[in-house]
Amino acid sequence: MTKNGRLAAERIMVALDYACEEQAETLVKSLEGIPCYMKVGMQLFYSAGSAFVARLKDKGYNVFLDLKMHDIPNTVKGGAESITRLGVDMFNVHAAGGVRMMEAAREGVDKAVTGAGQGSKPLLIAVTQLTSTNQATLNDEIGIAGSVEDAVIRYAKLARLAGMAGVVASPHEVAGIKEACGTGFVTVTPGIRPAGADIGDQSRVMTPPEAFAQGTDYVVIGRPITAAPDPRAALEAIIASVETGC
Ligand SMILES: O=C(O)c1cc(=O)[nH]c(=O)n1[C@@H]1O[C@H](COP(=O)(O)O)[C@@H](O)[C@H]1O
Repeated sequence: MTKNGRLAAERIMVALDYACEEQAETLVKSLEGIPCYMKVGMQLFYSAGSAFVARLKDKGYNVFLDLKMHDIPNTVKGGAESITRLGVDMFNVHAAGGVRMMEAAREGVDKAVTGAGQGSKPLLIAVTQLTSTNQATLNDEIGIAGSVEDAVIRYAKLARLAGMAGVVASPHEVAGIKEACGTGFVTVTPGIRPAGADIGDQSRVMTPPEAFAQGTDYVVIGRPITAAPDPRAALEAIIASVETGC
């Protein structure tokens, strides 16, 4: 159990970043029986499409569709409506698209759920600053002044204002987000690396137990599981580390 009493596995989102559905199916099969959340990102969705999402739902998984929409409000509204009709449990937009764009995403969700047949609303969340972004990139390339944490919290406040259920950020910013936006504002945190694991292209990283100790609601973990020689053993070790807190 994690701090708020929910099973650790249910709060771990496995990033199925694969080139094709066969590879993703093999991974899903190897994790059978573990009630983790499944995250489908752009690489898999653009190749396998909505049929793969439907199969995950048929198997009973919670699904986070990570397509990070960032476009004009009308286009995002339409995209959100279509995504909601897929029956996913969570999806995201970029907070950098602004309040009006995020509100439009919400309108798209509402339109889909008030239409024929669709049941529950997906959690709509906004990406703040990508966990691959470091201080120098933020200031010198992207051109946003100030600390990464300030930039993340500014986006989180905009997301809350726009009626988002929460944000994607690194675990380093979770405490500040919860303080600024309330404990019920959901945090989804990638940039997770078990101790000693290769950081790769991530910048703002923490171990799974450290991330949960910060009060995060969900962690997103890809390569430490998918690139492991035995992905099931890797996920089980992560779950055990969260349950024991070390
Ligand atoms: O929205 C996301 O899921 C996301 C946001 C972010 O800021 N950073 C980030 O890494 N992600 C996703 O989280 C996953 C992290 O994968 P690994 O670095 O392999 O653990 C990838 O699927 C990313 O697309």
